[in-house]
Amino acid sequence: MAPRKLIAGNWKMHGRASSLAVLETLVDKHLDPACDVLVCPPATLIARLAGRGVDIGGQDCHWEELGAHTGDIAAEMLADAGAKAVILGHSERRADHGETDAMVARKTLAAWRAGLVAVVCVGETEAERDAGQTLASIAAQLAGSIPEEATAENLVIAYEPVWAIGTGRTPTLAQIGEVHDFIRESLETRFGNGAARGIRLLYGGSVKPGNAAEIFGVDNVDGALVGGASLKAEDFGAIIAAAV
Ligand SMILES: O=C(CO)COP(=O)(O)O
Repeated sequence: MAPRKLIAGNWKMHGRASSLAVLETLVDKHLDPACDVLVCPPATLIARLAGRGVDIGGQDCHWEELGAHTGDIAAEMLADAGAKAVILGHSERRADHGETDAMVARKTLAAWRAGLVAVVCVGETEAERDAGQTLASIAAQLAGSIPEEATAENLVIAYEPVWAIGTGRTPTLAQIGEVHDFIRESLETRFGNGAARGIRLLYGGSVKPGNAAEIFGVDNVDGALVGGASLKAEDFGAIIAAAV
């Protein structure tokens, strides 16, 4: 049986003024019992938005529980603020902050230590796709970023082609399917069928109300990680509706 769909919103560094209104509209009008929803605002908004009817997540954490790490935030701190999950290894973190697969693996262990679901992001660059290296790149990121203790409950994987993020460009449905099938097979080889079948595989990169339904129709796509379109309750709600 396919896992329950999960629609996750990554607000990135947005949402200061509008955050509460967007969340309230989302909760009042757009949730559906058939679909899990997660909203990941900037860390400063987690406490304000948690406990209002939809799960809240962070966008990054440090791997240590405490210490001399100026500007960082521990997984336990996200949990204290009310987070249930955390996005890790987003390509913007990998690019802006030099995060490596090994660092993402340590952060993933930290998330689990704090009782959070880890939403681990992988995805090829445009140069890798043009060079025919897409699956090799995904394989390396999966091997390096995901610790052995992964289960269907503690891990979600988001496939986000770097070149599709914020660009309005998306892979073909066949290309999405190829990568999602590959991720599922890799997980089955590594973790056995039981865990691997339950780990949700989200597609991310220019998901909009207009393309969500066809993307959700692809095998092994268990939902979406949505950037820009998650900032408007109506658009995010339309994507949720497309999933159910
Ligand atoms: O990076 C993303 C989600 O994490 C995708 O962003 P967009 O939906 O804005 O392309």
